[in-house]
Amino acid sequence: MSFKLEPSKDFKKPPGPVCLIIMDGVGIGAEEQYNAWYCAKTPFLDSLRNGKTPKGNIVLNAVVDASGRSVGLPEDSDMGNSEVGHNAFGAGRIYSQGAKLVNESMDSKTFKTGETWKWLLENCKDGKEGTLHLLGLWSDGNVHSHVKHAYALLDAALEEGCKHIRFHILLDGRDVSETSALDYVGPLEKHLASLREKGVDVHIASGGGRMVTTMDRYEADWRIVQRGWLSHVLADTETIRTFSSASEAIQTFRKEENGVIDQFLPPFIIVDNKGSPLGRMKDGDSVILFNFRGDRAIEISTCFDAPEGTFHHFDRGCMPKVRFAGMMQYDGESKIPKHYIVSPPNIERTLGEYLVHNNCRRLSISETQKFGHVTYFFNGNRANKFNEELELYVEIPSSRERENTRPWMKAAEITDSALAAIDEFKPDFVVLNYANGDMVGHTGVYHAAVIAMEAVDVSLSRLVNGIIERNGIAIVSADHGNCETMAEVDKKTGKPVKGNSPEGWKALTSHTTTPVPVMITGYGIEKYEIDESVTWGDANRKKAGIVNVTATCANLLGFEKPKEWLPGLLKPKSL
Ligand SMILES: O=C(O)[C@H](O)COP(=O)(O)O
Ligand SMILES: [Mn+2]
Ligand SMILES: [Mn+2]
Repeated sequence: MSFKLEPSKDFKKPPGPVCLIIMDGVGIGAEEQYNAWYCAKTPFLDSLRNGKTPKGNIVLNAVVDASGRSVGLPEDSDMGNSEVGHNAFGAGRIYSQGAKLVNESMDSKTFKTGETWKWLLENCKDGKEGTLHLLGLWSDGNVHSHVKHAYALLDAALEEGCKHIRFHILLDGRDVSETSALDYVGPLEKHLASLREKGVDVHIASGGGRMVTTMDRYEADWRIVQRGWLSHVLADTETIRTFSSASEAIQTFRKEENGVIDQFLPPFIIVDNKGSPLGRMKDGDSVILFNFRGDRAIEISTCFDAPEGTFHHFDRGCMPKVRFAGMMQYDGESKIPKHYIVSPPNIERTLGEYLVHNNCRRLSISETQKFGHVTYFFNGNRANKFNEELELYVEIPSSRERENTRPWMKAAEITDSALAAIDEFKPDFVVLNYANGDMVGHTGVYHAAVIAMEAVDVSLSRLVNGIIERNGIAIVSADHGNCETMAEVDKKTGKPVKGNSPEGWKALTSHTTTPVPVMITGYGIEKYEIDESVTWGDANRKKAGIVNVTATCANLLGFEKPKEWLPGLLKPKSL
């Protein structure tokens, strides 16, 4: 199938670039005190929403879905996330995502017939001495993982006669309620105790809060992964604190650091009554990383897979010879990891790939925390460029400090570099991500989230005005909701649930199912209007989705959309 795009009959390419600006984690929520966008002073965004920039340029507005089935998740109650959101923006059509594919494989047990499962169990099944280690994010957030998948793997291992099993659990509080770790750990401890009574040697062996243990992304801070390695693999009790159970670790840390939330709980190792670790990995063991999402799984997978002499991020110490597999292959192009249990969605024919085949230049730019979102996720989970000459990928290093202490993050620097790169590199298309709404939203700190939105507003006004001055078009949107809902909300009353935040509510650190804006302004926009008949494919909801933005970008670049994509949001203005 050719990648040549037909010239559009209805749309004309502007002289300047077409820029997709993604405000990460900014939905259109209720007009309530817990909505950081609503309560922030954002005059520029307000003007966009009201249909005219402060300089009088027309803005076309739509509100679109960014969660549930509209982005390939199993249920409409599933909140959106960056992976599925940026996949949708990049691919122009809906793929069954990791969460759904793994559900299907676990429910039907088809994974048990695969080569990887057999290979992993060779040393562990039928009462053999090898231990099976299950490592991953211990919650039902369904963004990176789901506990039900780990339970399915446990059941399957028991059916095969595995006698030695260890859990290495990363505590969440970011995709689920901020202090809910015990809600997930308690039932696991109980279940494992009942299995031990039946003679299975099964324990939780290590763990830690996900933002300080194991789940780094885009090489923002390898020390996070090293802490995980010391806890789960080497069980280094000289550097990592020991406890007799995971719930004891969680309770102790909470007592010691008043107000600590789960994602930041320090790493821990579980030891027996003689102080010996229960789950140090050894030669002949097998390890499954049961997270299905790639960004925060790639580094730890590399630690297991990289041959000696090729790994330089930290000293892996006396590394045991284990068999390692991921729940999925997280990067199909670089083959990370080598072994995996469920095949990932094969996302192809993305906007990025079409652009290079049609001789369009592209700039992708963000700060470290979201850099892979506008490259790896946007390209359908492949990190490398399609074409060295036609693509420029710019990463502004993120601070390693917690985002609530610097809610402006790198928005200003991203804006400076984007405008400079537009002038120098002369891209036809730009995809840019402002991380603030999402990363600060995840901290649960409301007043910082308000400032985050104000920082985005200041940068947006500079960037969008800069794009208009350069005769380009700006499409301002978001990948999912987050900071518009900073409190847990009582579904019946619509009011915040009371809690310990300074505002008196229970902070919400996770994403939401809230719809997101699409605001389009710039060169020649007055010739177009929103096509209200466009949907992402669900006849009942009759709503468009972020997945319809891809064809919108292609149209504005002067192309007909490729057949396999869903339609764009715009049509020529009727006279
Ligand atoms: O990984 C994270 O930080 C959260 O689980 C999800 O956030 P993101 O989907 O916006 O990256
Ligand atoms: Mn996001
Ligand atoms: Mn997020």
